[in-house]
Order: sequence, then structure tokens, then C-alpha cells
Amino acid sequence: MRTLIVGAGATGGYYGARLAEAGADVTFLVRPARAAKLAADGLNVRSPLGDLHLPDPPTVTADHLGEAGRFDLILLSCKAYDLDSAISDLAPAVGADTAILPVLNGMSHLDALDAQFGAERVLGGSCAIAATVAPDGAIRHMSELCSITYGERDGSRSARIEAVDAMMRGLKFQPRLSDVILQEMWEKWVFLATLAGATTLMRAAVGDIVAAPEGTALIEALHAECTIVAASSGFEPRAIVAERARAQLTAAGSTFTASMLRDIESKGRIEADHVIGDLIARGQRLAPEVSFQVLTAVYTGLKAYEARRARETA
Ligand SMILES: NC(=O)C1=CN([C@@H]2O[C@H](COP(=O)(O)OP(=O)(O)OC[C@H]3O[C@@H](n4cnc5c(N)ncnc54)[C@H](OP(=O)(O)O)[C@@H]3O)[C@@H](O)[C@H]2O)C=CC1
Ligand SMILES: CC(C)(CO)C(=O)C(=O)O
Repeated sequence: MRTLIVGAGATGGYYGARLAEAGADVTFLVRPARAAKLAADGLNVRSPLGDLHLPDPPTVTADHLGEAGRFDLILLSCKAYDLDSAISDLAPAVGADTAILPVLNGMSHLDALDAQFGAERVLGGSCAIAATVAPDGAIRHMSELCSITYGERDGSRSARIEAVDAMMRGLKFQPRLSDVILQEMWEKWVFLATLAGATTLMRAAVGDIVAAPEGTALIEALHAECTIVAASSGFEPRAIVAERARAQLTAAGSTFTASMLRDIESKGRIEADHVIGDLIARGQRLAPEVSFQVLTAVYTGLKAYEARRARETA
């Protein structure tokens, strides 16, 4: 299966490197600076599941993608703020039978991909991992948490999703073929928005927040607001998933944080609109009687961070 990994950052770099390690036919679509870094140093992964050095990872830049032909699978791993440019850059790789598997957090990227390439080409997907790109360019995988979930959005078991599943098996991450991928993407969004919202608002890990006065109540209120949006959209988290999420999000002593907090701490760009703003907008449309006060406080904090970052980097 010819696979194009769009982005060799934290997620694309990790999953793509593990696929390449196992001999899968992968090529990374990268921008010029990342291409130069990979050419100089190779693709390095530091992981509790085993380090990996790919001395010569196959890369292509957008200006040469047309010469690379069509791909069977495109694993899209950019941040949401780069989605429009990534869509235009990856377009030459999309043929009649290409499937696109996005692993971004949130949901609205599905609409953008559908509009550009047709919904029939767009799978559902998400990943659970704690990873980042270290200052030396290596992918730093920070815990054993490491899975990727994918499925046809109508729940069918197509030949192409079975082929994706076959390629993902036996590697250094947990693969999961889902028959209810939209439900799972919403559940992940509710979890992530609560985790990112609470840990960025408080600039602290879950355990630090629950140790503070009213910390657990704040996380629970945020989780409840996110759940209302999902339920109003027709994807109320299943009881067992909601209970597991609640336990993880309020665990005493937990050092769990969201990738968005890591991005803020490294003064990077964040997906404020995609992960939090979009949730509020959907909530205001579908449940206008709810005030979404905690989500709104989170969003204001994130937009203030963006404004400060823009001012200080201008
Ligand atoms: N990191 C994590 O632990 C987790 C992240 N996620 C989600 O996964 C998604 C991806 O996040 P993450 O991997 O952390 O992000 P990163 O910023 O680490 O990586 C994204 C990569 O995409 C590349 N990129 C962007 N646009 C293009 C383009 N047009 N062509 C080629 N490459 C491009 C960037 O390239 P360049 O280097 O040139 O900027 C960057 O290397 C996000 O939605 C995030 O929320 C989900 C679970 C966990
Ligand atoms: C929920 C979590 C931590 C797991 O992948 C995540 O998606 C993130 O940090 O962005």
C-alpha cells in the first residue's frame, strides 16, 4: 500500500517511522526546512517502546509531489492551522482510489477534506499518543500510550479499510479498526477538549489541578459542557467511555497534560479555534440555552495567549 504521510512532526513522524521500520512503503510529504533536517540527520525517534533511527527516510516536497504519482493512503498529520495549505499541497497525490486518513484532533477537518476531495475518499481517524518534536528535530515519544484508530465513516468493512488495518498490525503502536469511528472521534474530542482546556487554563497537570481547591469541580464542569455539545450533535459519549474519561481527567497525582499545553510552554502555535472555538460555536448553535462558561473562559485564555504570542513574535 503506497502511503504518503503528510507531516513528519510528532504524530506523523512517530507513526510513519514505525511503518517504515516494518518495511511499509511510506513517503513523507514535508516542507523544505523539515526536508533539509531529515536529509542531514535522518528521522530519529526516542521512545519507551524502542528508539529508532531511519538514516534516509523517503521524503518529497510539494513542488515535486506531482512526479511521485498517486498514493493509496494519505495519513494526514498536520496541525489544524496548517490544514488549508496541507490540503492544497497534498492534492497531486490524490487519485480515484486514494483514501485519506486524518489523525487531527477535533472534527471540522472532515468537512474541509470532504469539500476538497469528496467524502468517499475521507476515512475517520484519531490517535492517542504523547509525543513532541524535540529541539534537535527528533520525535520524542513520552509514554507507552500509543494507538491509532481508523474506520469507514459509515461503519462498513471495506476492502480498503481492511488493507489499512493489515498494514497497521504488529507495529510499535496499538492499531484499532473501528465500526463507529465518528462516535470515537467525538469521544476523543470531548476528552481532549477537557484535558487541553483544563491543563492550559491552569497551566498544570491533572493531578496538580485536582489537588487545588475546586479543581475537580472545574474539570467536571468543563467535561460536562463538552459532553453537552457532543450529545447535541448526536454523539453523546457512551457511558463506559465517559466514566473512564472522568476517572483519567480527575486522577489524583496524575501528570497527564495535553499536547496543547506543551505547545504553549514551547511558545508554539495552538489549535484554539479547531479544538475549543469550534466546540463552543457548535454548542451555541445546538444548545443555545447553555452558557458554556468554562469553555468560554478556556477559549478567552487561549486567544489571549495567541494575541500575546503574535505581539511578541512580530
Ligand atoms: N503531539 C501529540 O501528542 C498529539 C497530537 N494530536 C493531534 O495530531 C495533530 C498533529 O499534531 P502533531 O503531530 O503534534 O503536530 P506537529 O506540529 O508536531 O507536526 C505537524 C507537522 O505537519 C507538518 N506540516 C504542516 N503543513 C504541512 C504541509 N503543507 N506539508 C508538509 N508538512 C506539513 C509540519 O511541518 P513543519 O515542520 O514544516 O512545520 C509539522 O512537522 C494535531 O491535530 C494534534 O492536536 C493528537 C494526539 C496527540
Ligand atoms: C488526548 C491526548 C493527550 C492523547 O493523544 C491528545 O490528543 C493530545 O494531547 O493532544
